[in-house]
Amino acid sequence: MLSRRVFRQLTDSVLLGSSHNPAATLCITSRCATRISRSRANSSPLRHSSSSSTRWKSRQGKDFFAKEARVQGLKSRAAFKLLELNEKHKLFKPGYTVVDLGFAPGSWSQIAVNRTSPNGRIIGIDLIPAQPPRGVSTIQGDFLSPAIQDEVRAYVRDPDLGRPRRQITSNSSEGLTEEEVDDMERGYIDAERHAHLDGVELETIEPTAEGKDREARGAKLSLKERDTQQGRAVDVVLSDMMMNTSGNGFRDHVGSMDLCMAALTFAFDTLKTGGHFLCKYYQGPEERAFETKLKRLFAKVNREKPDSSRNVWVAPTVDIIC
Ligand SMILES: C[S@@+](CC[C@H](N)C(=O)[O-])C[C@H]1O[C@@H](n2cnc3c(N)ncnc32)[C@H](O)[C@@H]1O
Repeated sequence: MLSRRVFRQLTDSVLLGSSHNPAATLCITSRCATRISRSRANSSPLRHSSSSSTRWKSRQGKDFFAKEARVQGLKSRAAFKLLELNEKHKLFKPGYTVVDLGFAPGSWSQIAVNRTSPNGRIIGIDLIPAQPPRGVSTIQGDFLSPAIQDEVRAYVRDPDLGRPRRQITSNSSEGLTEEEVDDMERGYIDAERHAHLDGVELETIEPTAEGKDREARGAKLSLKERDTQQGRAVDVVLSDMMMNTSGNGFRDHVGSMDLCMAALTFAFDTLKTGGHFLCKYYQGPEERAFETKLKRLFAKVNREKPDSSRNVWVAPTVDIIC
């Protein structure tokens, strides 16, 4: 059951779902803007940024998750949010293809690499140049740009790009085809789910000419074959894309919803049947419409607030316009 939180509540929250598609969707929302006194709003940008940087440093020093991230060699404390969500919703499996939108500095990608090994592939996209974690392929650019989206689509469509060289060493896989090994790696529960989904009518997916021809000849396409035909090669789309806050809460909210919509459109086009979508955004009035879209596209939608999310929102804040 979806637990709804009231807009302007002072905590973060998350949405989760799975669909007719049927994919699971997970949305993390970040509280966006609350009120600020005029005196702070009018203070010098330099003083403001220096005090917020001091606050950030002192918070990082005291923060358990930030310390733990350093100890474990993770790029940031954000890793623990994803670990927690993965623990609960089982987002990753060995061999999965993961697209990490807004990957920098790369802690979510680090978790994705770890949880999809062996033979997973992780593609990170970010506006800013960043050294990718080991095992991550990256594209630098603005994901709102159609050209960048096309580049990512073309990249993921080739199943061999960005994947470590396959080495089948297990005795139990001897004599099996690569496809059978894939199924084995995906695990028993997923195989069952696929078997269950085989009977499900996918109304949202238009068969290609080749698919129609095959169906006319009475040959039934498996879900895996349909996904491949339609260029659906991604198991998980993560979006932690967040632009720098402008100080205008409503504008930041709308901007983050635009990023989420771009991520959702990409996810809908490229996610395999049974894939997952996770996105984070600043809360605001447009999240309702977004949630409604998700519920149409996915069978399950959930909102969560990971324990490792900060309890205190410290970004610069302004009066809410709405
Ligand atoms: C909160 S950080 C992501 C942290 C990351 N998940 C991690 O675990 O290390 C948000 C990132 O989104 C990126 N971003 C914001 N807008 C973007 C856009 N239009 N296209 C690509 N990346 C974007 C930013 O450059 C920033 O690196």
